[in-house]
Amino acid sequence: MIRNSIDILQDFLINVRIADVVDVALISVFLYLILNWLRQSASRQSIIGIVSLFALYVMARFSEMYLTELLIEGLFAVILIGIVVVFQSDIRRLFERIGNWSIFWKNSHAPFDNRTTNIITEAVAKMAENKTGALLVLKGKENIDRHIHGGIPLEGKISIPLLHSIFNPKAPGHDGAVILEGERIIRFGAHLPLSTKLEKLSGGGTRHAAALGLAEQCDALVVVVSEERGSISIARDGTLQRLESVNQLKGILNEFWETRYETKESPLTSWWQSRDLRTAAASVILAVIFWFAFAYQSETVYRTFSVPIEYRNLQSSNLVLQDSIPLEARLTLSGSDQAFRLFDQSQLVVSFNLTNYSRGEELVITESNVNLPSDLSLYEVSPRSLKVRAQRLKEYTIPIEIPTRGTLPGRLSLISIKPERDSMNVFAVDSTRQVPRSLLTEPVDLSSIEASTELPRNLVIPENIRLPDTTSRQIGVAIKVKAKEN
Ligand SMILES: Nc1ncnc2c1ncn2[C@@H]1O[C@H](COP(=O)(O)OP(=O)(O)OP(=O)(O)O)[C@@H](O)[C@H]1O
Repeated sequence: MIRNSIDILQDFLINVRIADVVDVALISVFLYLILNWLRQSASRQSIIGIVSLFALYVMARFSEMYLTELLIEGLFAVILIGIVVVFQSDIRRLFERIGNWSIFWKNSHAPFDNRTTNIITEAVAKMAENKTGALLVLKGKENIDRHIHGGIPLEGKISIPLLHSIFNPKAPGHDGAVILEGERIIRFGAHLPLSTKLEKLSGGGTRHAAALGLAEQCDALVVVVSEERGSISIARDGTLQRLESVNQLKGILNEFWETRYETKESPLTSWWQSRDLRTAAASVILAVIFWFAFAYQSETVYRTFSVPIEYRNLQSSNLVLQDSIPLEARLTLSGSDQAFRLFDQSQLVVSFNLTNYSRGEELVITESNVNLPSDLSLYEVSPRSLKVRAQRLKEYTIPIEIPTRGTLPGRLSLISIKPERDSMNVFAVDSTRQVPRSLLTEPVDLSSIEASTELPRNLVIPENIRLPDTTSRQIGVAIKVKAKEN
């Protein structure tokens, strides 16, 4: 039993590559982001739905419930579009957070101290007592500009009289929300997005809907004082909570500052102590499970493919292949199932460079002739060696001839038709029977000639002839005529 486990462990260590470790690390980071986001996301119900669907898929895959697996795979595109539509704003938020790295780092630009908490709690307590409606937004790590409209910008240090004067019902700016960044009031009279989840408002009206609406879309903390009831509520992470006492508000504010802003501890220590560590551990464990479930494959799998054979550099080596050369070989490859899954068979090709080919030489298919990915190897080939009948071409110089068609108009007589050069060097198989005596151009139509002229004409190249790469297939033809004397 112990021996068996040691064997399995050994097998595992041999099979694991550095790329696999990086694979697991990347997936862990990805899962960490997703889990962190899920924890704060407003759409938990739908998330539970998706996770259940995924769990069902994994279960179906491992218990070989083909129909269920097929159905979920078939609906994958539809599910994906559904997810994007349902979580549009959440996904945008996630990418924004990744973009400004706010998932990992706390906000260091907005200092705070207990004074800020005391000012807020004292001012809020007073306003609750006097039944003065108020809406205070405490910015988190995320940018909230996109969600906030209107209002009046302000650069003021928070104070109790300032808050009271803003929310004074007789003051013109009391409608709307005050936006706080650390200890600074940066805007007042601001308009927040309204929540549509009326069931979460527990009797509150638009002020409470505005608080919840913002908390659904970002990580800000919103404090609401009800004008009607004199109650204090807070909205955060997509929930609205009515508070029992001002002391409770103090605790929540302190916790909010600690999680959102930098404290004296190093970020690593506070991250280590926060519940993010649990999320990180869960991400790594999940990534390892996924890796074992989907990627790890210790068994070797063999697959056979028909692969095209390509003969390169025939031109530069002046070779022609003769009929019945092999154009396809059957290759049996070995590797893990995972490697085959990521492998694009249509790219596979056996390729021979014939630059230094000598006549009669056998071409042997080895791994060096096949563009195999590094995680697959060549196990068997059929045929292993290829007999190619090729002939080297020889250079000949042959004259150029210009055929004509029709006759010149009656008033003209022909003096000469001359190509710009008399002959051309061509390549042909070394056999006099195959080399034409002259190289023809397209015919010149004499009936369309009005005067002496020069026309470009294409050469007509027979199949068994090859022009050197640098030679143009077009040449100029000079036609000289003169008017007939009456
Ligand atoms: N979108 C919004 N953004 C910011 N403030 C808003 C928004 N909508 C309404 N308010 C504020 O809420 C006030 C109206 O509150 P309303 O009585 O309708 O809601 P409520 O939740 O019942 O509040 P209260 O308990 O204080 O009466 C407005 O005068 C305005 O100050």
